[in-house]
Amino acid sequence: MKFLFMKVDEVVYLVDAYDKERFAESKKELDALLSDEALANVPFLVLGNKIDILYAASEDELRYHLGLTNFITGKGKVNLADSNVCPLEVFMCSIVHKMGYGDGFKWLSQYIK
Ligand SMILES: Nc1nc2c(ncn2[C@@H]2O[C@H](COP(=O)(O)OP(=O)(O)OP(=O)(O)O)[C@@H](O)[C@H]2O)c(=O)[nH]1
Repeated sequence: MKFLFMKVDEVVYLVDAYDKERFAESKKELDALLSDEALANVPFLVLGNKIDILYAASEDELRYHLGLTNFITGKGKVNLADSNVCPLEVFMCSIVHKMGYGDGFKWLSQYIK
């Protein structure tokens, strides 16, 4: 898939944490975005959705399957202003239960200029 960007301030990448069979496909799409020059230094919020379902992946599992274990930059307030590291974090959520994503967006907001 090829996207056309004008200017992007942040990326929110929503993954179905219950659909484990499609993690490889999700990783491929995410890797393509992470390596896109137009998105260099843009903060990435990865949301693992559907954690209300018993067999949904845990945050650790999702991080591992998306290959993000060594790329997350830390939750809470992390000052990356003087680095050229791309802020990236994984937050788990349930959209239908309206939970989890608030913390993710709060994290993301610190990187929006
Ligand atoms: N249990 C649960 N179901 C959810 C949640 N968020 C969305 N859904 C349900 O998931 C269904 C939509 O499926 P999605 O996974 O969003 O499907 P999609 O992204 O449109 O399509 P795919 O590309 O095939 O995954 C709807 O029935 C939603 O109600 C959630 O947090 N928990």
